[in-house]
Amino acid sequence: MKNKTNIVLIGFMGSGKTSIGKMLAEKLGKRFLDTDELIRQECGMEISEIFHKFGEEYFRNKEKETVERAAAREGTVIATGGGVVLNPENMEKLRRSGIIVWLRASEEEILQRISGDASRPLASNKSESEILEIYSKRLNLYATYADIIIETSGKDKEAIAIEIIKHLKNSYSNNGKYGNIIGEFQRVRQMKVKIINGPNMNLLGLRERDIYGESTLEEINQHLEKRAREMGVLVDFFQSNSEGEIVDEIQGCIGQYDGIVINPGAYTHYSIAIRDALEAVKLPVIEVHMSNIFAREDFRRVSVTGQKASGIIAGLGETGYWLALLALKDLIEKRGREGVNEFGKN
Ligand SMILES: Nc1ncnc2c1ncn2[C@@H]1O[C@H](COP(=O)(O)OP(=O)(O)O)[C@@H](O)[C@H]1O
Ligand SMILES: O=C(O)C1=C[C@@H](OP(=O)(O)O)[C@@H](O)[C@H](O)C1
Ligand SMILES: [Mg+2]
Repeated sequence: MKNKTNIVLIGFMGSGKTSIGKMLAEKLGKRFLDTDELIRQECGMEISEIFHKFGEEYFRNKEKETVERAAAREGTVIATGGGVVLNPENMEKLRRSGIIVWLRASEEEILQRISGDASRPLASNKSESEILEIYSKRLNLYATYADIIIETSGKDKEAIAIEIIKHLKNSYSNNGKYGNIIGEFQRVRQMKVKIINGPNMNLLGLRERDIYGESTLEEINQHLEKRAREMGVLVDFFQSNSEGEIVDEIQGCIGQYDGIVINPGAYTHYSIAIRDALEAVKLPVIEVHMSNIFAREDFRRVSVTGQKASGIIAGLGETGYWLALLALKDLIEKRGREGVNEFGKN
């Protein structure tokens, strides 16, 4: 089973999931995802409008799809909508992906924060007693699913974010009950890059050494791993001689890696399947060729895969891989700053 690396905030409307979740992610240097925000973006309308036009059931289906995608993330603070607990499937997925933190707020504070709030369709046209009735029906569910309960009443938002971090750290050092989630956060906080090598690259060091150099792929990867560590980047390696496997590997990068360095080997020149996969995942990609593909046979001058890369490095041998890593890191950081690295939005 995969380690739990997400922190999932649950609780009633107005308990602070969205606002405290953002702060928590910022303090941990982690990504933040709000399922309501994703639904809003995808539907191109406010949650209240979705309820009004299509009804609650439609919204709950959208919520279910969004939760599934959120739960596939790693190292993310996930703020849910107050009704996420109504569907056990949602909670099963979220539980597998992270620690569930219930932000508990008093009835008074909830009413104060959400009464008449037009953006919350289940609160906007309801009396205070009707809102509290929904709250009391759900309390049991929040309690059932919570790994950790954080009492928020009378505390300010920042203090609550700090308390969550302390709680998670303490529970790890005391009994390890939830695993080292903060440690996991630090780990996944690092940029993750997949290095993919295509056909015949497994023969490096043996084949055409005058063109490809003396190092084996394993040696190149070891050197690259060392460089990556110095740069604070986590790298995973993959090599295959088969087109389908490379396509699968590229697809598997969705939501798991921040970028790809690829040397597609001879597939460079004709694999539309690899080209389409690179396009589909919408991640930054640097293509590498050890030899100068423009100084060899005519058929090597075309790179169909390179058309979907952010950049191409050719002719610099092993050095090309770490130059690619440097360039990729820069690209990923820029994207992060522009806030476009949510899956589906790249
Ligand atoms: N502990 C708190 N103290 C003061 N205001 C808070 C606190 N938690 C949340 N709020 C405010 O209450 C409102 C609802 O918070 P929000 O984060 O949207 O909650 P949720 O996502 O759980 O519905 C926001 O205006 C937020 O700033
Ligand atoms: O409690 C609920 O059923 C809902 C809560 C809202 O999110 P917040 O809890 O962030 O307000 C939003 O998902 C939708 O309006 C339904
Ligand atoms: Mg919210």
